[in-house]
Amino acid sequence: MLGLSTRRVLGCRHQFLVGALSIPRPAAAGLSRHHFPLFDTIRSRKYATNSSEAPVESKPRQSILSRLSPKSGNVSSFRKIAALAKPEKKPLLMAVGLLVVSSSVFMSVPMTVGKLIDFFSSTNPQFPLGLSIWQTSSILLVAFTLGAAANGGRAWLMRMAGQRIVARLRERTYAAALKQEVEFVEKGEGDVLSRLSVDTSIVGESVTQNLSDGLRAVVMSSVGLGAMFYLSPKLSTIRPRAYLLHTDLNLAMLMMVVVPPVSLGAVVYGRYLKKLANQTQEAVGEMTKVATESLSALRTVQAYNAYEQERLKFHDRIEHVLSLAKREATASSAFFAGTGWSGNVTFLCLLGYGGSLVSRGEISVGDLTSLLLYTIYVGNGLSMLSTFFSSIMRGIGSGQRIFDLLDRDPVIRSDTGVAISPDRRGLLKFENIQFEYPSRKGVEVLKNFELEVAVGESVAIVGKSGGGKSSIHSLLLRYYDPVQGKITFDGQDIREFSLESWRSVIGVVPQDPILFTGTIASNIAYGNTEATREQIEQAARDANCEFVWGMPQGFDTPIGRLSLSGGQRQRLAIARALLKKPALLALDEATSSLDATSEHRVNDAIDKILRNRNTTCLFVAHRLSTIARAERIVVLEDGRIVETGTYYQLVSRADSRFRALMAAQLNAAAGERITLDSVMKDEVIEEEEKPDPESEAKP
Ligand SMILES: Nc1ncnc2c1ncn2[C@@H]1O[C@H](COP(=O)(O)OP(=O)(O)OP(=O)(O)O)[C@@H](O)[C@H]1O
Repeated sequence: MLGLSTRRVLGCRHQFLVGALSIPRPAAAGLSRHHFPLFDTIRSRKYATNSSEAPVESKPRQSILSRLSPKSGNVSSFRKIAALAKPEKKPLLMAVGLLVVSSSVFMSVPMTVGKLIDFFSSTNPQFPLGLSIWQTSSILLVAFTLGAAANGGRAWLMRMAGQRIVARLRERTYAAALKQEVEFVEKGEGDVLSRLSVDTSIVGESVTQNLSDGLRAVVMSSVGLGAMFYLSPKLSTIRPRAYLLHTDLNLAMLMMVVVPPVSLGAVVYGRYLKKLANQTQEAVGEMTKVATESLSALRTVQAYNAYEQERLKFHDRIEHVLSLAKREATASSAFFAGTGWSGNVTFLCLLGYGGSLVSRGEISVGDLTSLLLYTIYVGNGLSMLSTFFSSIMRGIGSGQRIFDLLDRDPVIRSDTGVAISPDRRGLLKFENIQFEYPSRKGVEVLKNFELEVAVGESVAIVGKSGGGKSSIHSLLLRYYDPVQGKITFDGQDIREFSLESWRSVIGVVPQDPILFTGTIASNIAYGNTEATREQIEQAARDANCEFVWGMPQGFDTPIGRLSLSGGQRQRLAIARALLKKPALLALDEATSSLDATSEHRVNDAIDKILRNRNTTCLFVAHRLSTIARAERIVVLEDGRIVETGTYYQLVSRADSRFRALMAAQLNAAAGERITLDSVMKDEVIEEEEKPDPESEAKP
């Protein structure tokens, strides 16, 4: 086993070589890094300094002991990362086997070069075993070909194993993100995205590429050092043993000068790099969030000519990422310049000393060449090990971020509770609900909210904007749970039902329905993959989606997120909800005004639902024409129900809050004082008498 300090010292020698020779990157020369192990260090070092692709989470500084403790995050994260490689055991073991083959060939190169130099410089050249030059060349050629093939195989196996790990990790991370409560993901969307894309790649690289490089570094260092020791005794045949000791002592002394600062530097640098990489990853997450937000709202950005504003916002985040990259670049250049310099000096001393031995005829040129080449190899290997250390630290940082998400229990759990039968019907009851948003603690949105909705009943919730109407739907769908009180369905607390089965009995029509890239049919059948075309068409018919039949490709028409009108989107959303044959329908009426035709078609669709006595309907309504259709209206004010009754009961009371609310809305919309009675009468009558403009297209 090699002494750690010895390895580190030799590692510095290699640093110098790389710095001194200014070797170009293999990729730039169109060559694979696997053909040129010396280049590996350069590349991995560059990779290690590429902060823009690094991980998150600033953890408080830990002592080395605590870092090694089994309880520490690093160790457990490392174990989890290693566990990821388990399914890839077979290819990874094969890769290790190939690594042994390629390294054996590769490590024989210095010895061969030395022998060849001695052979060509001798007066009576003799190949071992009496082989001819052609036979020797053929053997070498076969060996190099085998080595190259093994190296290629190793690289392929490692890369593919890494990619499979990344793919699995991404799937698991994505699934974990989808199961979190909406607030967690909505607040940190960019962060989830960067965990999905960048962190998973870094972890994948850590368990495969970095591990492969690390193994290779161990082989290079240990075999190289072994070869150096093998070559050293030969020197004693030229000089007495005391001289050999003297040689070794000088070598050891040289090492001792360089080892302590370099070792310390490697540890400090590795830890600093991990901390910086974590910060960088957080900054990249912020940057992604800004970009995602503005790109998904491109229409608004363009409508308000806010390119500059958005560009500047993004610029600020980029600057932050850049400043972290600068700190990382400074640290890595200082570290590698320092180790490179000390390595160069050490190597030059060795060369000078060995050269003087050659000039005195005490060792052969071939042996010195082999010795120096092995020194380079060992240095290269040790340098790779220090890069491996910092890369692993980065992998651990990224792993922590991913495992934080994978291990996170959503506040609202999806794996508990009993399944509710889709045919179950019963009273829906909100009992003394108290609610505030977790992100806005202390601001009560609902206070002592009490409401009962009978089976098949339709209730419209009305109230001022921001009064908490949509929050009632959020609680019903269990995006959030109340702070106090409970919602029961058929006498059972809805928290006792499994989340998935509970949501499957609710049809939702949000204010601004979201369509997904796909066809009209796939959008109606969203979340309901088993629906037949007949069922989809029936749901579309019930939701007054006649426009679909008028489209050239009908239900197979491809649509994007916003490629339909507001009214069409709303009707498609109604069809989507109806397809579920829900026990409960939560409809949030669009606040944006639809044109008269669309409004009529939407209301007509809602009417059909309300007539269905099998579906309980709780809808948030704004327009009189919709509100009037409900069997009961509840008026919400300051998070409480202040009034309840049928439409006619409420409008017939001169001092009703409902009348005041509607009058205020109408006056605000019309910009003048008008009488509520006339408008309400007109609106409802108008609705009932309005001809059906799309009925001709109706199938
Ligand atoms: N995710 C959220 N986090 C924090 N506060 C929120 C969140 N969503 C809504 N709120 C706040 O809760 C209150 C009630 O909002 P809610 O959307 O339920 O009102 P609303 O009556 O449906 O309004 P509108 O009629 O305008 O749609 C508002 O003050 C709103 O700012």
